[in-house]
Order: sequence, then structure tokens, then C-alpha cells
Amino acid sequence: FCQSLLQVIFPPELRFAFIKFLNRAFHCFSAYCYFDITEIDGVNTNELYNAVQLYLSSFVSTTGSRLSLSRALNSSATTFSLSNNDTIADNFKGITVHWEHVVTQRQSQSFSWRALPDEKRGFTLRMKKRDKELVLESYLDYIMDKANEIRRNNQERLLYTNSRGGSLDSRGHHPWESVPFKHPSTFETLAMDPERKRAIMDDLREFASGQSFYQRTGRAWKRGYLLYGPPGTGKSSMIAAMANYLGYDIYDLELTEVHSNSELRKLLMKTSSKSIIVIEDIDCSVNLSNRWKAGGAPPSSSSSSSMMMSSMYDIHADLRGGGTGLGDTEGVNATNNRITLSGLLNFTDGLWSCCGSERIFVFTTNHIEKLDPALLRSGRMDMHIFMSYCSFPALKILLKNYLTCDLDDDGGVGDGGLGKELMRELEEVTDKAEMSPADISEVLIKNRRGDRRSTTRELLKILRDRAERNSKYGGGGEVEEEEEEEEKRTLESPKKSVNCQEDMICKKQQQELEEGEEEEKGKFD
Ligand SMILES: Nc1ncnc2c1ncn2[C@@H]1O[C@H](COP(=O)(O)OP(=O)(O)OP(=O)(O)O)[C@@H](O)[C@H]1O
Ligand SMILES: [Mg+2]
Repeated sequence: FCQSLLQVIFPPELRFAFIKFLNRAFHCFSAYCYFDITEIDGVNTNELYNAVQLYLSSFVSTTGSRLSLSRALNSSATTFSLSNNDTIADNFKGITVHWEHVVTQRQSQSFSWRALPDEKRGFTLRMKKRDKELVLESYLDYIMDKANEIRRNNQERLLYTNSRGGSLDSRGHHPWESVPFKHPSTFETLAMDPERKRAIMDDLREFASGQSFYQRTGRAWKRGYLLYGPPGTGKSSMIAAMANYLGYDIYDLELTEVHSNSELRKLLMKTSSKSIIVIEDIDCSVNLSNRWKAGGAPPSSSSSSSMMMSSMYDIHADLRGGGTGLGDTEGVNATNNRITLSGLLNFTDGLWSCCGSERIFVFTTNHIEKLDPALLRSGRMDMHIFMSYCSFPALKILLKNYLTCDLDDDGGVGDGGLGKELMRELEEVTDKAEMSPADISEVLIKNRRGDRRSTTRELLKILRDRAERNSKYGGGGEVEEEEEEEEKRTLESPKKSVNCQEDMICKKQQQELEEGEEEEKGKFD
């Protein structure tokens, strides 16, 4: 009766004004304030809404009793989110905030360019008025960062390659092509000394969480690792483990496909942050000890041989980038049409190297001694990591992974383990055998049908043979290694073998020239 009386006495305008006033009075005296984050902001999707949803999903799964589940395209994980009109509390730097997921039916609407969903979804964030500043200043940024991290962890990572060279294709597409990266190597499966492994993992973790350090010290947020060691010691596996550990994408840069320094720069500009840029076998992929060429004269040579050397380089430049041919002694083409060491150093160190951030450069080589000292100078590559032949602690990791048995220091645990004696014998010969983890894994795979002890005995036999051979002929599989190297070079870089032929032709020409000179000299004498 009162209500109808009020409706009769007060006109609607007055009633609305009264309700508005009551609302204002309530908000004035309330200790709380509210932010609405709607799913669609005008006609655009609100990034903050998606970020909040993802962020809340990281802890709502353990606290909520009724959840909405979803899975995004290319995602490998289920996303949990608050059900309609549910509420959850969160703590941030000592303050408590409350999130409510508000879903209402959208009223039949006027004309819109974009088909809008029937439901209007949004989050309401409730916090104490005194906390408003902190929320605006850092809580929302924190949520965005966290959401990006969750998105990256859930999403498949990619392995990029520059098989099309360094330039954009005719349709202006990206110079990198990608495939999903699914390498199973992790630091768990990687066989190397546990202490060194831990040091590398710590270094990576510090790098990934070191944004403020890099900002404070004025350094570009990047890090370089040089992995070196004999073939099959796990350099490529280490790169995969790094990517899996940090959740980064990998850009596998094929230097032989890049024709100039500017192409190299373009490629770099098209890489994303949180990625590992890899150049494998840097000593094989391109001749990088030619920096003197850009500066003019070679380090030490007689004039005739210097001329001959120049010609040699010009032939290479021709092959790669269409130079003018023999006699172009200044090497203009050599520097313009092919990549040089200084171009590569600019790539990793120069101003361009910091477009984008949080990037890791990894170079690998089997022969560190063949690299130009400029690449090795301190500060260039932050960490030099030697991947050695299999040591005993590394062997234990391989045994654990391949034979699925946990081993303590005495070889015990799990069905009696492998036994103290067997472990001692293994320890004695492992270092002397100088076998790579790849070779040892091969033995373990071949003999995996037998029981653990017989497989290990088989391995011990092979290790002993290798150790004996090494003591007889001195040194590890250097000859094998050289052969493998040569094979790798021919397989990976057909151009290289062309270059080798060119080198031989040039050497022959040089020999003929010298013989000619001697003849001339003889005539004068
Ligand atoms: N340290 C290691 N831990 C575990 N497995 C390894 C290790 N090293 C090699 N392997 C095994 O051997 C295979 C070849 O290793 P990988 O390709 O990583 O060697 P690499 O050092 O990159 O050799 P290359 O110099 O020829 O490129 C891997 O697939 C892996 O199964
Ligand atoms: Mg490799």
C-alpha cells in the first residue's frame, strides 16, 4: 500500500533522483570502492578482462567449488574460471581484494557492426578505498604480467628457421618459418655434472627474473652462451633443455642462408622477446675470420700472396652474392654481399641487439680453437660451457634415465640397484674411455631388452675396450671426431664443399704463380 502510495505521490523523476542520492550517500560512507572490467570495451575485446580471467584461473582451481572450464586454441592446458556471479578473494602486497564474476543478460540491443554475445560478462573488483592507489599502480600490471606468463606456459612453443634466407618473401611474409617445438630434452634428462648443471640453471633463472637488474645497471636484457665440445656431448640437447626450462621459443639461425649483414639485422628485428637465438656449428657455417678483409690488409703476408688471398675471397663473394670477380682487391663486395664477423658481432652486441628484450644467444661449436678471438673475448659471450665426454656423475644420470633405476652413491637402491662393485668398476673406466653421452646412450638403447645388470656389464665392457684403445693409441676418438666433422660439414653446407674446391683451385693457381715467379727470378739471376 505504502509503495503504491509513494508511486502515486512522487513522480518517477523524483524517485530516480532519490535512489541516485541514496546510492551516492552509500558510496560516500562506504569503506570500499569498485572497478568494473567488462569483457567488451565498446566494440573491442578488453585485454584486461582476458588477463584477469587467466590470472584468476591460476588459483581458482584449488579454492573454487564450482568452476567454468575452457581450453584455448593451441593451448595445452585447461583454463579454470569463476562461475557466473561467484566471488573470490586475493592478496597482493598485504592488501585483500575481492573479485566477482558478473554475468547479466544483454538487453535486445540496437544495431551493432559486430555480433555481440547474448551475455554481458565482466569482473567487479572490490577493494578498500585506501588501497585504490596500489591497485591502480601495480596490481593490474602484475596481473597482466602473470597472465602473459601463464599464456606462454600453456601455449605450444615454436621452433623458427630462416630457410628462406633473411628477406621477406614476395608477399611480405615473415622471414622466419615455424613449427611446434616438441623436443623432450630437459635438464632432468641431460647428462652432465650436477654442479655445473645447477650453475647453468641458476644462471638462466637469474637472467629470466632479472629485468630490474638489467634496467638498473643499464645493460641490454640479453645473455650469450657458447657451448663447445666434441660431437654427441649434448650441445643441441642443452639448447632444447634451456628452451623447455624457460618456456622460450627457439630461432635456429642458418647463417649459410643469410646473404648480408642487413639481412641478418632484419632477421633479428623479427624475433620476439623471450626467445633463444641459436647459431649451431658456428665454425662450419660461415668463414668468420675474415674481419681483416673489411679493414684492408690481411694480418701478415707477402704482397703476391695477399693479392692471391684477395682473389680467393672475391671468388667466395661471387659465389654468395654476385661480386665483380677477380681483382676486386678492396673487397667491397665481400663486405656488402656476405655476412662478416663484425656483422655478427653487431647482431649480438651492437645497438640492434637490444631491439626487443629478454633474449638469449647460443652459439655452438666443436672446435673453439677455430673461432676468432673477437668472438671469445670476455663480455662477448657471457658464459663458455664446455660439454665434455661422459663423466661418471653424468653416466649415473644416463643409467638412471635409461634403465629407470634410482642410484645412490654406492649404486644401491631399487631392487638392490646395480651394486657397489659394478659402480666402482664403471667409475674407474668412464673418464679414460672418453665416450660421448650420445655413444653411451646408443649402447644402453641397443641392450635395453636385457636386465639392468647385464646391460650395464655390456656397457662396462665397451668402456673398458675404449679406455684400453685410448691408452694404447693416446687420446679419444679424435680421428673419428674429425671424420664426423668433415661429414657434417659436407652434409650441412654443400656450399662449403664448393668453397673447398675453390680453395684447392686457388692454391693450385698460387703454386703456379709462385713457380712462375721463381722461373722469372731464375732468368734474371
Ligand atoms: N649430455 C647428454 N645427456 C643426455 N643425452 C645426450 C647428451 N649428449 C648427447 N645425448 C644424446 O645424444 C644425442 C645427440 O646429442 P646432441 O645432438 O645434443 O649432441 P651435440 O653435442 O649437439 O652434437 P653435435 O656436435 O654433433 O651437434 C641426443 O639426442 C641425446 O639423446
Ligand atoms: Mg648439435
